[in-house]
Amino acid sequence: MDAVLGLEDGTIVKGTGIGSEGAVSGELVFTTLYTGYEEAMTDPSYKGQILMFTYPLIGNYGVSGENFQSDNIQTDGIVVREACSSPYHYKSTRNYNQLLQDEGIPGIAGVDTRMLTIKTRETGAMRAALINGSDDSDEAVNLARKQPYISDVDLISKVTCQEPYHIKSEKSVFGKSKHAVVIDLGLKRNILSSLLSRGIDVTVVPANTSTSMIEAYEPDFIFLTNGPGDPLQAKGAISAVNEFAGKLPIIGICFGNQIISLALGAETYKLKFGHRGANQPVKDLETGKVYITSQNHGFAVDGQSLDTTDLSVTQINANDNTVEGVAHEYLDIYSVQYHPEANPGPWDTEKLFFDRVVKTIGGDL
Ligand SMILES: NC(=O)CC[C@H](N)C(=O)O
Repeated sequence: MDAVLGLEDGTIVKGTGIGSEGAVSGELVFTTLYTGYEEAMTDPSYKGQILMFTYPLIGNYGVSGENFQSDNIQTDGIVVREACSSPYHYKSTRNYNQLLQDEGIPGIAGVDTRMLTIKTRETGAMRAALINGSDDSDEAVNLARKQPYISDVDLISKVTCQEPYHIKSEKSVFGKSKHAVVIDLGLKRNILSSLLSRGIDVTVVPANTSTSMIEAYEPDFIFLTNGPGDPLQAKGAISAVNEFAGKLPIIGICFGNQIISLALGAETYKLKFGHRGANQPVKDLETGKVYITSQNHGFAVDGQSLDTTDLSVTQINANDNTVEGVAHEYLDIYSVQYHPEANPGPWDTEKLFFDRVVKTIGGDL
């Protein structure tokens, strides 16, 4: 089947359609992951985006469903060089194309992803439209240009849970049980697994839960998850941080890092094309150690704007020196921009980050 991808600058790429028929539009972003496509595509932080894989063969170990980070594929569309149709893995139950079809996600294959990646790096991430089942390039470019900018869209309401839910940890690490209220801005499952495996019970609440409701759960700390779009859209979570700063520890990952920074007076900005992949080097400023991290973000905290706040930079990206972590000078408030929960990507920082959470709330390791 014919498929076409159009970008807002007029670029047109034709290819072979994969997945479901239809038209989608969103911001075209690229990830450099070699593996972990199942985890990446089900990460709700990708809502509003068309995800392009720079690695030329995607789907070669099939799809097991075991690695989903949420219930469904969250990316609006998919761009690949080659989608493997005969995967091999003992856990695989379907191939990549079937996954996209089952989930109603259009994709395009046979694309020169190198050219599109270079263009994205030079121009910055662009609005794009993908039509599977047509080669109408004018229509694709028009749709791309009609698409709102990602900063102008409320994506959180599309991915946050509808109702609060509670999960009790099966592990007993603390003398008495410890409890996190996790503000769900589009959480990845592995964040919950990392907390639960350390004896921490979780109550996951929708993004706009009032601070009095959160208080009523009597949490030991507040946790802010990853999530899609511009952190300035996360008004409810920003006011929750303001409310609880000084009362409870506040810990965050990725979107959470940006929200904590905004709430405490810093600024965020849009990166030209973002950091997405499983081998982003992060340098810890205290120890000088460099960790290889999993990342997926298009916005960043403005390091200079932290000067006027009580937060300071704890870690930076070794590629471009952008802020990768912040901590409060005297309160238990800290966060990282990368994904210590991994899935996809390396586990190098999982223990480091989540063991620190345990210590923060008085646990013994
Ligand atoms: N993974 C995330 O939490 C991403 C945060 C934010 N949406 C960004 O793009 O920067």
